[in-house]
Amino acid sequence: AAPSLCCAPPYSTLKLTFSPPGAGRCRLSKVGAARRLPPARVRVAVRLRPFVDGTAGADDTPCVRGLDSCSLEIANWRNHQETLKYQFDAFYGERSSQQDIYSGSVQPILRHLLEGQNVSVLAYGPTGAGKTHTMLGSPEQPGVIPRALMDLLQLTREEGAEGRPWALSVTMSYLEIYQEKVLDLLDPASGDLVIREDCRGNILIPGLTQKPIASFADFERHFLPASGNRTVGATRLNQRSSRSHAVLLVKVDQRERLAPFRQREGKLYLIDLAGSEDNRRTGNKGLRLKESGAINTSLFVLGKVVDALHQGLPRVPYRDSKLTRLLQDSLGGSAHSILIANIAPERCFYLDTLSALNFAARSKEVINRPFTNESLQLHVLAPVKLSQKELGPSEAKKARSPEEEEPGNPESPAPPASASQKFSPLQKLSSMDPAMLERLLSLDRLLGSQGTKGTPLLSTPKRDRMLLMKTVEEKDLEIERLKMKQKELEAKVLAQEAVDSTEKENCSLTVLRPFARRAVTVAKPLKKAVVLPLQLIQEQAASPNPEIHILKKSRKRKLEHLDASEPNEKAEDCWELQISPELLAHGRQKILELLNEGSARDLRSLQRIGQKKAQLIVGCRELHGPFSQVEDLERVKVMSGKQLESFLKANILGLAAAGQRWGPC
Ligand SMILES: Nc1ncnc2c1ncn2[C@@H]1O[C@H](COP(=O)(O)OP(=O)(O)OP(=O)(O)O)[C@@H](O)[C@H]1O
Repeated sequence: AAPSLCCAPPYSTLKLTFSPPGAGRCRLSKVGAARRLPPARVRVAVRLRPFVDGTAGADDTPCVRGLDSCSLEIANWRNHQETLKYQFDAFYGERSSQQDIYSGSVQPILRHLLEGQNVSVLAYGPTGAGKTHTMLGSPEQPGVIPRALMDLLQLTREEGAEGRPWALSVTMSYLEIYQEKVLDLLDPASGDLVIREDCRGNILIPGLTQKPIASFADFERHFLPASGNRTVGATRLNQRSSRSHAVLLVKVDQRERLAPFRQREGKLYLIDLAGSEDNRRTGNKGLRLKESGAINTSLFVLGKVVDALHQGLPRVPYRDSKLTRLLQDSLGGSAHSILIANIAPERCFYLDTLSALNFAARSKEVINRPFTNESLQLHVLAPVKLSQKELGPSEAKKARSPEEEEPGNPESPAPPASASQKFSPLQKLSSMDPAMLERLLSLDRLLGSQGTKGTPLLSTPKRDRMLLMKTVEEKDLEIERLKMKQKELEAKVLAQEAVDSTEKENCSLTVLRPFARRAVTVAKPLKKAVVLPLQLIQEQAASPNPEIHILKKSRKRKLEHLDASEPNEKAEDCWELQISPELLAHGRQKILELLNEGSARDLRSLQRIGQKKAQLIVGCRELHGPFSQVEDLERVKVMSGKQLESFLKANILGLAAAGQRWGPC
């Protein structure tokens, strides 16, 4: 029989300090909207493990020493007369208990889950430093995972009780990242799973098993056997060393029982990272060495991600490893995160300890942007009654109004989407909202378990489905790429045609007219800054409106020989960029206004500004206050001087070309 995770008494005394029901609930937001909250720094706690059996030499003294509840010092290997001091959000010494860590650093942020926000707890540190002990613990000393689950389940029972405004349900998923493969620990037969990102930047793993849990006993029933599936092995430094990163994902779903029937989802990630390993000391060979390589590589990328966030670099290499892709939410993302850096006291761990402390110190500077993940139930917005025949008996039961649903029943599946989103077996899975896809897959599983035949596509074996999805995803990317290329080529051809015909016909407007007509139809719904096709710009240059002189035809002298005695000069017609100074100033002013007042979404309407740059700009603005001039973008390293130049060119041209819509300065 699987051992129990915890003994009951310590839990009965645990109590969370959640806000009263209803307090902190946010106002109604539009469907799928996410309410932004103030930035939250990643919190960092350091835990020093005691000497464990056999690790202490006779005269071994710890190489690290706690100074107070937040700081510690470690010997400086460069100068033995000195020590290096570090300050964190919390420091837990050798004598600290599991309860100290949990109540001091984890329990306080759990409350955000019921506000529809994400929470992440990560255990980091060298191999054998106590990460698994901190996260999982033992039946005598339960760690963060059992404590958090015990509290959370109790709280959701209370908050979701009959008569309360919200119905709550909790599900769990458990996975490991082993040698760059995402493996479902609740369904080990399913192969490597794909990590995806939805349109709101949420990280999802379609096909990952989700088990509803209503009690701690439910949790143990799924978690204990799944933990047995985790890859562990013996190394010289740890008899049961984790060979993978383990991620427990607990989702708290809330549905409002009365109108406007809002829904919220809070995700809790509890992550036990594999430890960095010095293979000279672990004595790893063969498979262990290969595992160690994968662990060290992903931790190296994790370090690069933290450095990029720390330095505010425009590119954060989340995609360079599965671990960082999954942690995108937790580091620099939308979660309230706490990193628990575990360190060991032995001198032989000195360099690992120093590197873990340096990593922890850099992580402290990472700013996350939590938001409330709230939406309206789709069938409430578009109440379309589907016939019994269309739905089938089990789905028809699920299509009842929210009041009719059994509250708090975790087995009760998600409501069906509106008729417009009804699933067709021919619909492309990749084009579907991943959250919806996830629901469909669980619905399919449910139908399967009831003996009902699912839709043909979803009934295919999971492995084939994942393969199919991968192929479809690749094809979609290819199509996107080709479409972009086609657009680029079309724009080039149009521009070239316009220039050619202009030269031929000496700028005759009769020739330009057909192009201009075409251009106007393309540029019809202009609201934002855009670069218009060249011919429209030329037409505007020829227009009598004095405000919009962008491209001007001039006779330019071109020196063919630099021989001063007999300069053979050749005059030729050239198009050159001439933006009136007022227009230039106006354009800059417009861009500056957008930089200072626009949301990340607004900023993305500017040329050369993608999602990451937009977020960076908003972040810089919040940190340093408003920009005084556009050039500040270079100063705060959002873009290089060269990038700034092309950014200005593209946007001022676009804004100028769309000038008629702004009206004169
Ligand atoms: N705070 C602590 N008090 C008592 N024992 C501890 C403590 N922390 C760790 N240990 C013990 O130290 C040993 C190694 O700990 P653990 O397996 O948690 O390390 P780890 O960091 O998860 O290692 P790996 O990365 O190799 O998996 C275990 O026997 C564990 O019980």
